[in-house]
Amino acid sequence: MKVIVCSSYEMVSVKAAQIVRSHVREKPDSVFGLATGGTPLRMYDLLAEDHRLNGTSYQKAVSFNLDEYVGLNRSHPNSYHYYMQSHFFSKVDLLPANRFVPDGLASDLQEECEQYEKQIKDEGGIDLQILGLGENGHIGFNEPGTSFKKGTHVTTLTNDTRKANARFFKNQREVPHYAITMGLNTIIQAKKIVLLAAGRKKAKAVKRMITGPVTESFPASILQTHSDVTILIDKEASFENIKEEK
Ligand SMILES: O=P(O)(O)OC[C@H]1O[C@](O)(CO)[C@@H](O)[C@@H]1O
Repeated sequence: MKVIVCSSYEMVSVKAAQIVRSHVREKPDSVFGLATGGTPLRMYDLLAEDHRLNGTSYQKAVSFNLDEYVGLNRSHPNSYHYYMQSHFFSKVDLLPANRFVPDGLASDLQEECEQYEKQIKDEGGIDLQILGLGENGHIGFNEPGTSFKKGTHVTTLTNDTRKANARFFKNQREVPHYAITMGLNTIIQAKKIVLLAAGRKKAKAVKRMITGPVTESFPASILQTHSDVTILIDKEASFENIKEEK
């Protein structure tokens, strides 16, 4: 694992955006795994700005989002379809046919999961996976206790996650109980992984992810088993043993 402690959330975002930008410039037909949540928001802003000012193109790229709530319409402001549309898809030239987000309203959710997994394989797998980190160690919506062997599946959100995400909804009751998520086995097959975490609330999870045992009770610990993972954190999310890098 390469751990980079940045001076601020802004620098975490700048570095993440640089990695995505270099990737698509070197390999225009890159397959990206994309994350939602509060943390990557500034990275998406910077990528949109880079597209506008420097013309970095995503026309040949493909993207797969990590997850989506079950039961939210894609025009619901808290759906991840809506998030991606607002923050990234509407601002760059990634073709609509090449943007994949799980359908949380599919009549057969099991089939939707199998299909999603197959589409990722058909595109040759994910080249660069962007991840956020839940305070309880989740990546995507893979909650503690999820088998490392799982592919895309329907998951039950824990109360901790529903509480953490309630800030985006009117209240916690409105946060869906279920979501579709790429599995840990889907994520770990990505060729390169970049995880972003910022803020003091994430420090414990960051420490456990990097130094704790590899265990299904802390999903992000699986990243220790991957050969090309970069962890981008700000000072607040870091802990004493990590030396600061420029
Ligand atoms: O960046 P945030 O908002 O702290 O979220 C962390 C993680 O939690 C989720 O929002 C799911 O709860 C993920 O999408 C994200 O990676």
